[in-house]
Amino acid sequence: MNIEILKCHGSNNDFVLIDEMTGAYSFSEEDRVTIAKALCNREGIVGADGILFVLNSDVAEAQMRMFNPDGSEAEMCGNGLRCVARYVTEKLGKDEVVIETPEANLPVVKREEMYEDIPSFEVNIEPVSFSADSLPLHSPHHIHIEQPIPALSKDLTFTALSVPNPHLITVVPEVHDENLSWLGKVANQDKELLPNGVNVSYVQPLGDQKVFVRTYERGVGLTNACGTAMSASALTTVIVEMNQLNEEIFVFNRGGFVICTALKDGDDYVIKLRGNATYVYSSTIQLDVASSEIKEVKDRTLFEAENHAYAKMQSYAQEQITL
Ligand SMILES: N[C@@H](CCC[C@H](N)C(=O)O)C(=O)O
Repeated sequence: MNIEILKCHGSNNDFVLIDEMTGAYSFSEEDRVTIAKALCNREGIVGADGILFVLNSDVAEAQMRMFNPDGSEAEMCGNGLRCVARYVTEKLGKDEVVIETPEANLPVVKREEMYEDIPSFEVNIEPVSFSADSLPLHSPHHIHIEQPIPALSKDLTFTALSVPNPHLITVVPEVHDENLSWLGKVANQDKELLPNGVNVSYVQPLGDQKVFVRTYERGVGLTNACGTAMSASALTTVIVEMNQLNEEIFVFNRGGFVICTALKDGDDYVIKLRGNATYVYSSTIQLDVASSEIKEVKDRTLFEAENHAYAKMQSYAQEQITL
């Protein structure tokens, strides 16, 4: 089958966006899994951290379904939602819309550029729950904040929350990739502890409402950035490091930076996640679903100017981390 794709990213967490609203596709659930595995494969022609299927919705302007490279579907994807926000707002000629996701209908809005020539969007990350059952995490604590998990580490403490995909957050003085990668693998293998798997993040406070976040993503591995993890990390620092609610937290990552603001609405937390939504290229691919082989890539159109603008923003972000 021929599929039109849009390669895009948020903080260099990269996705293949497929528009099922206008494309005359009739994907089965199996097809979506096959497409995710084939197109995300880094050794293949495309390669990505996930697939964003954009569909019609009965309750919102559009629906987003996000699949990981291993074919699993996630409850939410923060960096991906900003890309979908840009795609749908531009398509409908609006500045704000609501996107249906598996667990919530989320408002998304176009914002002032966060850096020169960077299309920027803000999305709501919710519902948020600190109940261990919401991940689920098998823990002696109903609310698992800054508590050890002996099966994962002798020294570290973890905060568990769902936003609504599952996260374990650990505040550390320094981020060590190898150690995080090991932890992420072990946490995702232990189905008694975490039956649905988990995204695991290290958060390094940088002072002045700034943090650096590195994430081992469920269904992927280490990525440049994970939007829901950065949101969950920002909220965790509000609780653990005594950062302020309602104040912007600058979250730096390997692919750039985002701005998160944790709010409280009654008893519920909501996180506002603001960041880039960058188009890399559009193209048409021919996928043989039976063999999962990508046969052809044609009509590749590069979004050169915005990729150039993003490279500048990324250099700025890397300087901030090393200062
Ligand atoms: N990269 C995403 C999250 C994608 C889903 C995640 N791997 C999961 O399985 O929960 C983001 O930006 O939030």
